[in-house]
Amino acid sequence: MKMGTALIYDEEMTKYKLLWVDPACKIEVPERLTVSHDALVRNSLADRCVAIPVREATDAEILLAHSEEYLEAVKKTPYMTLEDLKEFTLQYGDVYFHPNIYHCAKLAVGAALQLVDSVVTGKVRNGMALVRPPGHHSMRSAANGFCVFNNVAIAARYAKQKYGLERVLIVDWDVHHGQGVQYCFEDDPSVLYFSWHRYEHQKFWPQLRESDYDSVGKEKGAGFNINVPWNKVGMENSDYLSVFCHLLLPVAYEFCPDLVLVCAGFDSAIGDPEGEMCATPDIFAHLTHLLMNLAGGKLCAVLEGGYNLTSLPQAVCQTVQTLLGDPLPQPANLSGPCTSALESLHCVRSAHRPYWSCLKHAADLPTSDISTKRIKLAEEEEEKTPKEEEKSTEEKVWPEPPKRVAPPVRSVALLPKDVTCPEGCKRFSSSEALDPLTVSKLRENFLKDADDGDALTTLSSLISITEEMKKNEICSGLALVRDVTMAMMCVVQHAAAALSNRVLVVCVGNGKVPSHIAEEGKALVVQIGSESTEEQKCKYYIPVCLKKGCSDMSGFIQAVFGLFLPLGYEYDPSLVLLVRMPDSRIHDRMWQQLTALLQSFAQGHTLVLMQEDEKACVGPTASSLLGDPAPPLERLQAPLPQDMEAMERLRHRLQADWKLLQITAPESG
Ligand SMILES: CC(O)(O)NCCCCNCCCN
Ligand SMILES: [Zn+2]
Repeated sequence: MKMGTALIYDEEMTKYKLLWVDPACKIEVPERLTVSHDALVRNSLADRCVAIPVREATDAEILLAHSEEYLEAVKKTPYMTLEDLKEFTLQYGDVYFHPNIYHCAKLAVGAALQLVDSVVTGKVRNGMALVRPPGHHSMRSAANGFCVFNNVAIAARYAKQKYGLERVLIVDWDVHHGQGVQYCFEDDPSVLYFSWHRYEHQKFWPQLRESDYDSVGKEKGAGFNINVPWNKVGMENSDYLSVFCHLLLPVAYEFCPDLVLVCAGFDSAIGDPEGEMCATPDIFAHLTHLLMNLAGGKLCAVLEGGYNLTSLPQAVCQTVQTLLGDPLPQPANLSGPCTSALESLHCVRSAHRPYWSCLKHAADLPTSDISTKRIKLAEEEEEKTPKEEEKSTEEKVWPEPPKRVAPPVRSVALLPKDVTCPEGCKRFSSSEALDPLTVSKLRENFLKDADDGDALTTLSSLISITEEMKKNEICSGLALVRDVTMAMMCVVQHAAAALSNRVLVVCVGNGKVPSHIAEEGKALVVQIGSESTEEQKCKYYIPVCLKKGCSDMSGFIQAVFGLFLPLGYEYDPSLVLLVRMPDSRIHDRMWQQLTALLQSFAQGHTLVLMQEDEKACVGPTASSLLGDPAPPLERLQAPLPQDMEAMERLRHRLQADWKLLQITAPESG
């Protein structure tokens, strides 16, 4: 049954502020929380959430990540004079104290722990805590970077201790490196910490050598700390999605966490004075969605930074709306990752190659200093073609994120009469007859014998479904049909012609796919199976071959993240056709993951076609289409080398046409 999304907020956490002049801290204002919460209320998102009250963290909970000395020192701050507070603050960096900040810091930790309790016990599916002070910079015995207690680090330790969780993933999409989190878990293989951050070759705050990509974790924790340094500002949506698809997600699925915690800082969004990046607020809807099928959907987002009072609330709303299960916005202007981002991506993948089987085939980074020279070269290269003249001084402007309207019907099912319609789905019966022209075209183009009434009904129903998707009356649908290939042909033909849609067709399993439907680019067809079709591969027909076929989970997931998602984002279809070919031998869980992930595109307009004897798949498919998180895969073993090498060759061949497939900078010079 559909579980809710928790929202944890208390205005008490707005009741502290900077009491003296300090240019480094003036951006951390109470309004950050009020504008974010007000936006959730104004967009009718707050009242769709389950309001969970905050509480104060106990000493014991704070001591999960901090020393007694530090806690005792902070305990004294409520009674300090202004002068004492200033004096006390001097010992730390880029942070300020206030008589009420200790109280608020306890509430921020308590809010994170309340969120963990609600999600792990299943009271809600996922949730977000809007808190200040933030946490990811604070260390065992030091405040830092506006942070007093490390909210998310404490939450991770708390979750493991109280619920016996074995593996926790922390994704830190804040634009600053959460060094406090890194220090907490760098020797701990049960907590995988991922952070991207503005770095500029150590020139950007906090200017730490250990924030670079070669800090991979220590001792038993080697491999479980992933740093992605942004060595230039102006990173865009493509850069963020590339790092998710080609690094974070393959590793996260291999790690197979029991819980996902997000250090949800939105200073990585456009307009932020700290990040100076150019990613638009709607990208956080996609980042959230891409994490929502890990850990069975158990995702806790805790606010960190975010200082632009326009992009911050927009990004918070995009995140919460996705947690609520609403369709995703069409991703904005994906032009492919920049050279600097590709250099960073390549360096991180190489550094982590020894630790993750999904990266085994990451081309090795030359050990000598060529790498840094390569980076410098690549950046000089880039200088000549600046991303867009740096209007760093002028105000950044960006469009309001698009409205994300959930259609009245979430999912329809076209089923033989004897098959029960899954709960939550609406059985589709083609009420209005199709216009005679379409019917006659169907007859001549697709029907073997023109009098096959059933086939005609099925095909015309499929066409009606795609038309209702176009009008956003329904979001998604599934159909059991006698002949999936004919049904696929029919839908593609109609969608391309009548609806002028770009259709992404994902064929799972062997079987002849008439590639001519891909010829003119109105459809992008990707097929994954066990046979390497020597089929002439045009730009729009991409066969992926797995030696062991679709039953090979780790090979399959590599294809999904390394190929299907980047291609899908770049192609930007308005309809996704997911076709389960006969005897595909794909595991149900893998199928559900794929069904869930493909809803990243086309605002969730996914039509699933299955053979009519696959009745058993109707339930699981429907639950994914209805927005239930796909059940977790088990821990993935290594993909087959020959499969990975084949995928690398395929990626290499295609990346000229499909920029989001790139994982290394174009050979510079
Ligand atoms: C939570 C967080 O990661 O957003 N804290 C960021 C701290 C930034 C400190 N430097 C400010 C310098 C002024 N330009
Ligand atoms: Zn930050």
